[in-house]
Amino acid sequence: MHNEVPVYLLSGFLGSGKTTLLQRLVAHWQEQGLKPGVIINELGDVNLDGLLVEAEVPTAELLGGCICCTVREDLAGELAMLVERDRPDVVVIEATGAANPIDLLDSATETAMYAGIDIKGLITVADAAHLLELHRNRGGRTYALMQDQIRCASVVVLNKIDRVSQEEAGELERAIAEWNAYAPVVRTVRCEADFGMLLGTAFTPESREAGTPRKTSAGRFSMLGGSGHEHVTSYTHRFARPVDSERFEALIASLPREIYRAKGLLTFSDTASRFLFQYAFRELDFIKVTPQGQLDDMAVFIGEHFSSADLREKLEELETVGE
Ligand SMILES: Nc1nc2c(ncn2[C@@H]2O[C@H](COP(=O)(O)OP(=O)(O)OP(=O)(O)O)[C@@H](O)[C@H]2O)c(=O)[nH]1
Repeated sequence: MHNEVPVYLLSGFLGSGKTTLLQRLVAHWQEQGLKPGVIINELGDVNLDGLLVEAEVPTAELLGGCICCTVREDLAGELAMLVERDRPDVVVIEATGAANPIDLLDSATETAMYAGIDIKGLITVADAAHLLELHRNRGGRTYALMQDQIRCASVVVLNKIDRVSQEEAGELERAIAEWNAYAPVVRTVRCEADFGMLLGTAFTPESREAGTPRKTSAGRFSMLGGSGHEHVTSYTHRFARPVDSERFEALIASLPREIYRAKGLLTFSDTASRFLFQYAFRELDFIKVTPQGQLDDMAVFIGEHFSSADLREKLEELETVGE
């Protein structure tokens, strides 16, 4: 008998911890002897998150656009193909952080009609520190998008709890309960959680209902139905030569607030290995990587209305130092 393949959707704002969770989920299923399949959607045209998933895990990539608009049909096709070709026991789809979860759910549900899959849940990851700052300032489209992502969730992972106090975490949980009364909230550091519980929170009619627009306590209507991320822009830079690591760190530290997410693959002139760098809400991380195949040094910067010309100039300056 051909059973339906369970599918989990991962949403959450840029840099909240989706890839971190995806890696943990893959490891969890592998420990149980299951074969997971992965679909990764990135705004840029290089799949950096894919570098963090083991080579033997069947992976499909949707690059250069966001699931909820430009690559919507591709998602249905990729998902159907992954299920048919690799016969995974379970699939997880990581959306870009700018995705509108309603559209994501829509297109996955469409696929479910013909591809033998069963949408089990939508897990939304939230960066506690970032959400707290936006919640206290009560405004902005990023805040509205985060609220939408939480409203649609069947479970909310309140991640980076190490960056807020107990009281602040409580304040966030109360806000989340107002936006979505049905989804359990799981506090995590680096998305470490009881995955039995997390994955057990399948959709119920109530939790789907919670995804429909309703008035928020702030008296505003959410922007569900719109393409929620028109304001998000990105700039991709390809490096012509290795750059100095300290100067690169200094450049990242001086980024304007409008740039809230950056990641890339770099060779430094003063170190031996190549690095994947991650910058999310003012924190910078480096991970040593050995990419398979030919991948050039590049960095993608994501934010709202920032000047890519200024940024390009600064990055090019880095490349000329020492010439
Ligand atoms: N301090 C702290 N950092 C974390 C935690 N979880 C993840 N990070 C870091 O946050 C950064 C972003 O994590 P990712 O898992 O790549 O986030 P993402 O949501 O996949 O990002 P996008 O692909 O841009 O949407 C990385 O540098 C992580 O190491 C946490 O609990 N605490």
